[in-house]
Amino acid sequence: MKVAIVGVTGYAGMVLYQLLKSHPEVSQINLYGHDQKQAQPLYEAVPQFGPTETTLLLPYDADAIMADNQVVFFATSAGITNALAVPFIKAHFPVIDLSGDYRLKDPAQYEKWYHKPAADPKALQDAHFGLAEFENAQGHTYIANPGCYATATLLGLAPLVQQHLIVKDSLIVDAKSGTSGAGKKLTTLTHFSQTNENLQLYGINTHKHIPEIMQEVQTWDPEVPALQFTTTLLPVTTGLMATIYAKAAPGVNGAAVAKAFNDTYQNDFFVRFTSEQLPTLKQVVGSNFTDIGAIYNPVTNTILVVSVIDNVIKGAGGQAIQNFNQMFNFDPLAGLPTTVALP
Ligand SMILES: NC(=O)C1=CN([C@@H]2O[C@H](COP(=O)(O)OP(=O)(O)OC[C@H]3O[C@@H](n4cnc5c(N)ncnc54)[C@H](OP(=O)(O)O)[C@@H]3O)[C@@H](O)[C@H]2O)C=CC1
Ligand SMILES: CC(=O)N[C@@H](CCC(=O)OP(=O)(O)O)C(=O)O
Repeated sequence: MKVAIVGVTGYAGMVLYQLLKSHPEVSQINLYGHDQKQAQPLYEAVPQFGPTETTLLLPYDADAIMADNQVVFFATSAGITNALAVPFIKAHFPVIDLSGDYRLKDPAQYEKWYHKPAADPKALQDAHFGLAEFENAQGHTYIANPGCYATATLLGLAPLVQQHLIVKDSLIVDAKSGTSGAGKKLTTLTHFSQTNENLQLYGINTHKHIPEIMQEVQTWDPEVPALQFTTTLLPVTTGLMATIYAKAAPGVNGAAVAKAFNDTYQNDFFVRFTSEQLPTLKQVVGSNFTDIGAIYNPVTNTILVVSVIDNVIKGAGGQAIQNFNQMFNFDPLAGLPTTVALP
């Protein structure tokens, strides 16, 4: 299968390209850049791929993408696909969009949280939210790949919310990400001197993943009213941890929590429940795994859940490939890394 990537020069796009190169069903990857007036050796644009990389970065051309490929992945910044994807939607051409432009069903919500014009309301309704362990992309042509914080948080929340184990207005999420989550663009927050040997909270009560998480949570339990969600920048490049706190519903104990996680994820290869052995970033970074630990504290009647992912793999390119595998009925593990970066 020939696949197209728009945005290979970005962090999510370059990782996605690297993963697709080893996908058994992918015969050719065509790369398109918006800054290119003529074909450019990929190595010049992304030196990490090395001087022997022969692939060319082609000028962006929607017609050429649809003529020469069977699916397109957009690994582009927020606010790009709300317009750029329109010809592909009109042509019902398969799209896997790693940005947030088509995740929120309500255009007013998108404009409130992203501060950008929303995509067409019908296109938003038709888009499939690709949380791979709970949704199936087969039969859909537009996949809105979830964000990294949303992925880690939703996988950590699902058993608790779906099985009504919590006090519904008690959710607190303290999520922390490495700087690669911000992409390659430099900001004062991600400047080395600011990030190194520091911890910085940002987006307090304004993070765009709040509506994304709530939208999916309320499909599981509409009575969950809100969640307190904070994000912190870690002085690491890659890795994301969502630490979740919730009051236990009456009669819930540690055994009930463990059973809920084991039952929920027993058939999901890429989600590993680690019980009371709380996971660390290094046991998932480099892989497509989500590791989740949970501990119930009877003294405070509080459930603690820790969910960790590689933000650019499971949080972006890896989950995009899970959706690709679902769309085309490929082996669910095809093209996905199962080994971590050592030491
Ligand atoms: N980083 C992460 O951990 C995660 C990122 N995402 C999402 O994935 C997307 C990419 O993120 P990330 O790789 O971190 O971001 P980067 O800023 O690193 O890369 C952005 C990419 O978009 C391209 N781009 C920018 N403007 C345009 C345009 N007008 N037309 C076409 N392409 C354009 C850039 O090209 P150029 O190099 O030419 O500027 C670059 O390839 C974002 O929507 C992000 O929110 C989702 C989950 C996790
Ligand atoms: C550290 C950092 O800046 N992280 C990014 C995560 C972006 C992401 O997950 O992508 P989407 O924009 O596609 O949701 C943030 O907090 O916005």
